[in-house]
Amino acid sequence: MSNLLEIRNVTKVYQRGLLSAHAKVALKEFNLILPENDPSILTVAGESGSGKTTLAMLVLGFITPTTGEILYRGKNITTLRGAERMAYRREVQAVFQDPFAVFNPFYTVDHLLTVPIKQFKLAKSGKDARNKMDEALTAVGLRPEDVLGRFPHQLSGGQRQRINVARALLLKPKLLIADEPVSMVDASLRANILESLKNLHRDHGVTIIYITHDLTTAYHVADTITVLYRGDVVEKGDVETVIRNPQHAYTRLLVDSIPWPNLDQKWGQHSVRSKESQAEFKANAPTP
Ligand SMILES: Nc1ncnc2c1ncn2[C@@H]1O[C@H](COP(=O)(O)OP(=O)(O)OP(=O)(O)O)[C@@H](O)[C@H]1O
Repeated sequence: MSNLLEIRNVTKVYQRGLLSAHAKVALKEFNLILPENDPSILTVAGESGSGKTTLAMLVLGFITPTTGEILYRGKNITTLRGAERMAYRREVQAVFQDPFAVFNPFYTVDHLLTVPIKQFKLAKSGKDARNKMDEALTAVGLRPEDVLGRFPHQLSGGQRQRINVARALLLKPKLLIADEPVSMVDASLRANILESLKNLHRDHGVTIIYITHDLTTAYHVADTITVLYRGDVVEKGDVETVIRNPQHAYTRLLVDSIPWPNLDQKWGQHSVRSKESQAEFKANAPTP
């Protein structure tokens, strides 16, 4: 059986202006295999500018690789046509950082959910469409009667983001790209949204690429992790192993920013360790 997603040696260079001196290499020779028969949650972590969103845009087909190729179920995504392209567009969904961005302020939640149902002909009747909306909203912990009929500004940030997850779920995706889905949501609601992503994976077999700069959430959500630094993969592996025993100085720096509760640690010890990691990282960091 072919893999769900295979990224082969993908490099993305953004050209700024006509001169090659202004080229920006956002992602370098990136490789990834996500098998179809073993859905997992992969975290792609890194600081701002490390190439995370570039990776998301490439997988979604919004931009094309400068070199290398991306295969979805064995086929290069740039060559997909007709029914195959439609299936890819339905099966690969995304949830982005800003829960407001995908909402048109003049339309109710019903509209946001009805559009994909119509576009991909997901329901046989109006009643079937309503049942599917109810099912998707309930799956992300929302009560349909609380949110249907409402306008975006009448919902909390957490509700809006869960509606985005419900919208993705409606389409029964095989792959979900979640790009910083909780960074603009109140801390109190983060766990809730991350839980709905985990449920999507567990109950519906959805493979998730979870993009974040925050290793705390990565630790709670993911099975495996890939750490990006200025477009390069500096470390990857099982999330528990990488976070408990980071090998690369940059990963150690990210891990040190996780607020671990440690009852044996005296006040101030953590910051000393952090400073050591920063010094070690700066000494070894490649020049930009
Ligand atoms: N359209 C573009 N044109 C030119 N350069 C770009 C473009 N998009 C991104 N870049 C550059 O490519 C690099 C990687 O950007 P990218 O958005 O992928 O990083 P990121 O890790 O997602 O950052 P953030 O967490 O801030 O969103 C950055 O240096 C960025 O400035």
